[in-house]
Amino acid sequence: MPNPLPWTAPVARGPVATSVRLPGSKSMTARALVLGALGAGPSTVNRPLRARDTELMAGALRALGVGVSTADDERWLVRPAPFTAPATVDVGLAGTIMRFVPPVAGLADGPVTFDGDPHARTRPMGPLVRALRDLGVRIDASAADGLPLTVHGAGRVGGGEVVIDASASSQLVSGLLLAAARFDRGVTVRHQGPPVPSAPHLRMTTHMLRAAGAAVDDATPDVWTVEPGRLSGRGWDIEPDLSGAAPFFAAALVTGGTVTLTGWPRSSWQPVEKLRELLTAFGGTVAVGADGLTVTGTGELRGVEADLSEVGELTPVLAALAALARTPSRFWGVAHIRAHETDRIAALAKELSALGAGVTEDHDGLRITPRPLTGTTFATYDDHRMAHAAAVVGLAVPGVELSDVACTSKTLPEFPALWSSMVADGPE
Ligand SMILES: O=C(O)C1=C[C@@H](OP(=O)(O)O)[C@@H](O)[C@H](O)C1
Ligand SMILES: C=C(OP(=O)(O)O)C(=O)O
Repeated sequence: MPNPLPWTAPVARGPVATSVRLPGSKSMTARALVLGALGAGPSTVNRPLRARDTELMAGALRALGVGVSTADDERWLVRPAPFTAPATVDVGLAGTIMRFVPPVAGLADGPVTFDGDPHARTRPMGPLVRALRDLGVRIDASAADGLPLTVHGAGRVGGGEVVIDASASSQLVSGLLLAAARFDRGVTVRHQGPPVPSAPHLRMTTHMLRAAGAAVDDATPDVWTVEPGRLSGRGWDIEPDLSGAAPFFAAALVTGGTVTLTGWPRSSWQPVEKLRELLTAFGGTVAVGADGLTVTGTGELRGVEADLSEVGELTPVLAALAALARTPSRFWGVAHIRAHETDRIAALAKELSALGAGVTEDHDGLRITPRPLTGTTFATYDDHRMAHAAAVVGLAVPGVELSDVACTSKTLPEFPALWSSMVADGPE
């Protein structure tokens, strides 16, 4: 974990007006690395995200014997090789590593041990561990079936049909699907339980599997089949990270400015329509043009009522906007974000209340009533998106002191520098 770095959020002196070039999507980079490792030939990952989560993912695959070269910022290379063990994998605090790599480790030729940051040990793993056991993988785990755990790879995984409750995280399903083309019988995953969150991330998984040559059937709700088969090596063009862009877009809304995310593709595997819907509801304008994805604000924010189950990871930034709006907001459908980097519902309720906002915590969301805010310490709980939320509030409220901004290195190490230069570039 990076050493904590306290940071005072800069106040905007007027409307921000900036073009920002952000690194690639965390979720796409993680999938491209895993699919590259499982492929029949070499792959390239173009414009990847270089951040703690993706460097640890590269390290995890290297530990399993895969050749991963990350020397070139613009182009990482993945050279598949037989998965070797014994190995030790540090997952950090990355859900993508703890859910995507154990199924791959089942294909290794011996024990692979997984552990991570202290909070990683509390994140839900049980449904994945039990599903992998049902598919023929031997796993030693703690009583709660969480980290630390050891996957005893046997060089092959039988696969077949499995039932899972994936209401705690879509990544539990994505992890099984990503590796399944290499299982003897592939996999059919049936979800049973409360709804699976983050549907766009599941679609990203099936899109990328198909792009790698897998036969995938996701026509029946809550059932996914991946046929056994060969995955091809290929070049992956990674889109700019939309969730990482969210705080910058929020800055346009808060200050009545304009932020353009450059390099935005014509068609995307990230939930841009959902983000457009939400930012528009807050009072912003979202346009895709030749120069990128542009968000413009008026400086006046309306409260929003929304089901955020598809985009739970955006909740912290949207809650920050809600605290600065003219009218109350309500968000629901995100019980699962209590098991993200921290309990985000409890953390947002506590920190926004400390600034003066009226916040009611529901089991699956938040109700936020705007009130005059006063700057004070804002704890970030090792959570990059809590830091983003604090920075957004700090644009309008002097004296918001983040307990730590170094946690943003999980997905965007450049965050403090990019944020400060966006604010400094504003009017004198
Ligand atoms: O598959 C992925 O890349 C992700 C899926 C989502 O997880 P949950 O379904 O656990 O929210 C998302 O929040 C996370 O940041 C990334
Ligand atoms: C939930 C998140 O991350 P993870 O991939 O660790 O689950 C996130 O980035 O908001």
